[in-house]
Amino acid sequence: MENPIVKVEHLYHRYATQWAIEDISFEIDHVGVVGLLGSNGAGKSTTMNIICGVLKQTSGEVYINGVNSLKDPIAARKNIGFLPQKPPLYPDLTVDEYLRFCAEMRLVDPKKINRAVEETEERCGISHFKGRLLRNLSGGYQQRVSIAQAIIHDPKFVVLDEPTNGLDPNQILEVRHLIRGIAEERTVMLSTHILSEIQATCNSIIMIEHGRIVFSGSVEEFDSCIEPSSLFATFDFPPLPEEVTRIEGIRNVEVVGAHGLRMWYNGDRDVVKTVVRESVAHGWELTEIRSEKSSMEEVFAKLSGKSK
Ligand SMILES: Nc1ncnc2c1ncn2[C@@H]1O[C@H](COP(=O)(O)OP(=O)(O)OP(=O)(O)O)[C@@H](O)[C@H]1O
Repeated sequence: MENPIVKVEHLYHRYATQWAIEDISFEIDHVGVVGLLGSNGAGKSTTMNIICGVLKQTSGEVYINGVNSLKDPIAARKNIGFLPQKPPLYPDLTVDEYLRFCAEMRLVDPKKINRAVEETEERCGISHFKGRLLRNLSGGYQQRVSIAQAIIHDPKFVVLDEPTNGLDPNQILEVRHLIRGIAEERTVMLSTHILSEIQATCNSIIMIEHGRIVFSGSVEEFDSCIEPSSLFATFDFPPLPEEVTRIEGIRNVEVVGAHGLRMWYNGDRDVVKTVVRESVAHGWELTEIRSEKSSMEEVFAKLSGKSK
């Protein structure tokens, strides 16, 4: 059987006095974008820094394409590209000089460096700026160069720590497009605390809170991982809110417009049937009824333990 692209086993890390991550384990064996989601201080950067070999874990193992990153760091790093939270750019180098330097650092075969630089510039849409000093590029183009350095050695696994941080809305769209392109043939893990970023870019999510994994699955599973607890219904002759709260299981009601009611219920899946029955019995003339899915924000709040 083929090795997973990345396998993390029981990872723990302790800074001076405090555990930053505890018992993080996951495995990724497919191409596409995996979002590492979590509030500020949840442990995302710590996890990424360890995976990429720039921070040594207190305990636990990381395997990149089957290679243990502590036992054989050079072989493991051949398959990792990393964009840390603060991109490692040298403002006095041109794009070409910088990428050539990165290719050398990444041990790209000297005979293949020209080609690697050219192809990466093409991939990241920066060929027309190859002779320009990094200091003279806009934030969006600097970020493209930062992503270019992460893929110059054609790694299987690319880790991007908050890649759209500090960019304007147009630059964000361009960088997301670039990331999706890169992830067509490799696995990209990006960290963010921005939910729209996850929806726009990712295929799956690993969510960390207080240093522990609280969710791992597809974006669709994340969306529906909390049971709906409200119903929305419209009636030709809507009942008064107090008539609805008398229905067993309904704990709260909100009037929406002239004909709509939103009803919160207590975990009773049969509540829809009960509302339909009551409507028929009282002549409210029900015209629509549906359970409401929790929004991504609600799921995030719930999983990060901030839900009331
Ligand atoms: N060098 C350090 N020394 C001590 N504590 C640290 C250090 N770096 C991070 N921490 C703490 O470890 C915890 C996890 O931090 P980390 O930077 O991994 O979180 P994060 O999810 O990446 O947050 P953010 O989104 O704000 O970057 C936080 O409580 C943070 O304050």
